[in-house]
Amino acid sequence: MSETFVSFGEQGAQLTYGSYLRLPQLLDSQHLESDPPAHDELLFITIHQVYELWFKQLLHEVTAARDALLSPAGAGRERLWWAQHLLTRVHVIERTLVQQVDVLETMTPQDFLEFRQRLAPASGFQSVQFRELEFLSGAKDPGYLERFRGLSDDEQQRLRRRLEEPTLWDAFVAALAGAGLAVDDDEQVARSLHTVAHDRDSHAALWALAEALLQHDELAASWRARHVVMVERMIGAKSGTGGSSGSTYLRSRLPLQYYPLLWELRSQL
Ligand code: HEM
Ligand SMILES: N[C@@H](CC(=O)c1ccccc1NC=O)C(=O)O
Repeated sequence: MSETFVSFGEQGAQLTYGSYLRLPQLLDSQHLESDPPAHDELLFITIHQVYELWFKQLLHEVTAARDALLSPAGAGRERLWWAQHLLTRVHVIERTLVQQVDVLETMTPQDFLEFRQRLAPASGFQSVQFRELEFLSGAKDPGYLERFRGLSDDEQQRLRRRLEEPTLWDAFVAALAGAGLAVDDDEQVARSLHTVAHDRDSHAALWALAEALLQHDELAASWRARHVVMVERMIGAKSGTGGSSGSTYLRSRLPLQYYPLLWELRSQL
């Protein structure tokens, strides 16, 4: 072994790769419901766990982007730049989430049916982090709080807090106001967006942020579209394990827009 190799990381507490990353817990967290074990259920669990880890990371980044936009001008870091930087990372993760559907689609519907009935009434519908992301991004819908069954107190509280706190959109509007633009109602915000779009030299950072928000919205829509096509490939028109109509429900969510004013702006340019 070379000298540099042995001397590095040998001091202090014996941190190892496995202990740092909590691999014993992580790798002992895949428990199949099927018995005898269905071959593809491990893939199904792994994919969902990877999604939830990325959702956690997205919540971390979007929260920080929002907070940067809400912090007072001149408070340390360049706020608009930092928010934009984090949103660029958010986009890359979101593209990964869309592409990852390909891995699950290597499962055939017959192989999914080997363990599907064991999953009810669980469903992706109950993903708290997914809903937190929607709320935090700007699409608050308190109706989901009632439609959720079996949430723990902690999960309920997390969702409630997301409904109360400012969204990424609120923070963007605050940044418009910070630049002296009028934001008293949607009409004024729309006019201010028009001003930004037509004077990109004066409002470069705000325009870049507006585009970053739109990109985030578009990528969320891509995920919903990709998910529903996969669902139709797997279960056709069957109803969902979560109790919804299945693909009919999922298709009804496709038109969701986080930032309708940014989309409407396109018609006014
Ligand atoms: C075989 C693969 C999958 C099938 C057949 C499937 C099916 C469905 C169905 C039918 C619903 C509607 C709710 C219900 O169950 O009644 C749903 C919702 C949902 N699924 Fe999946 N899903 C699959 C994979 C995934 C994966 C990998 C994720 C990643 C986390 C995911 C996340 C979600 C989310 C977040 C919702 C709620 C969507 C909303 O309310 O807009 N699903 N899924
Ligand atoms: N809702 C799916 C089952 C499913 O995909 C699922 C089940 C439990 C936990 C997460 C899931 N993923 C997305 O809905 C179905 O109806 O087949």
